[in-house]
Amino acid sequence: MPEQSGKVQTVLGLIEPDQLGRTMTHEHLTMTFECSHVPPAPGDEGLAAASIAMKHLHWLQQNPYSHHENLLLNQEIEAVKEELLCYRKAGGGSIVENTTTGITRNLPVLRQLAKETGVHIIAGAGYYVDVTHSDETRKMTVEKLTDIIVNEVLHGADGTDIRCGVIGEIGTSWPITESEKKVLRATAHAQTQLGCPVIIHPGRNKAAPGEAIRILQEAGGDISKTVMSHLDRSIFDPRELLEFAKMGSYLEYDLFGTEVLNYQFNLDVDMLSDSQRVQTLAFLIREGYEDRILVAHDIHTKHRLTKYGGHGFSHILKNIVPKMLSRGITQNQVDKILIENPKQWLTFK
Ligand SMILES: CC(=O)NCCS(=O)(=O)O
Repeated sequence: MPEQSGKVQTVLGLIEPDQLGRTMTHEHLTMTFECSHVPPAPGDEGLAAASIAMKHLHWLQQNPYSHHENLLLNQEIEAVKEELLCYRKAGGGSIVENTTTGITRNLPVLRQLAKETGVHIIAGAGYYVDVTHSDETRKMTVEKLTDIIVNEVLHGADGTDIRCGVIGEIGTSWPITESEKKVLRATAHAQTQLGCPVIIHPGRNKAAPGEAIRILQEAGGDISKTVMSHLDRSIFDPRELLEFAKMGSYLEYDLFGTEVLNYQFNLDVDMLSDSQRVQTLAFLIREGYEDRILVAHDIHTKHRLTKYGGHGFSHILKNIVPKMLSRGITQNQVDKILIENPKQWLTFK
């Protein structure tokens, strides 16, 4: 039985699950997102090239992926540190940092931030979406990928002794590519060996979450210990959502704070607003899924930091929790979503 059994693994070492406190299960503290750059609309080239400024803020909020500098969250370590101190003051305890290979994971920075702020940080093992896979990664067998992921959890990643406490976010596109399928199978095999938590980034299609779970399941993964991210831009029809929920993964609404007219990555999608996210949580609770819900902001660009007029890492604690309570979600249910469910997920078997 690995030493992690019954514990949570942070970048500073193992902790007791009760030490976690309120936990955002899907954030990024340092990463790059150039792989997802969207060319600006004709006529917007000037805005896309300008420095970030108040007078451009609305444009940036609506077109975050068309501004190159905005995609470099790794340049904001000091601002992120300030945000984490505010998060602690607002009652936050822990953050799962989902940056995996392909989007510039930086484990020494995560360790430094954990030391300087007192926030428990849990790092992610594995690989992001296919466009970020190296030729070397693409050629690897499932066995080799499994060994690498297991090593990142048991011994440390990226040449450091800093150990990851979850596998993911494991990136998938739509349709899921062959290289991504291998990584999903390796994830399931590593999870079987380690009894660890897993988190998946689905492709941008309503069929994507179900397909990723099926691949994991067929490879022996433990779906009850797996989180499906980004449901707030993936499945909108209530019946389809309940069909997906029956598959047994955690259901994560992790784009709180994102309010956009057009979802740049898929113009067919009408992204949920925060009010609609809260309504969806209330619906899932009524349907009996309160033990399966997780929430976060998935901050992955500069403009969502308070330094740039964004909502920051404390938005859920400061604004969404009161809204949840005002819409009939009980304090006990809020505590389940913020404390108990993350604890169950993050504790190694
Ligand atoms: C970093 C990351 O993968 N964020 C998700 C953005 S998306 O719009 O939900 O795909």
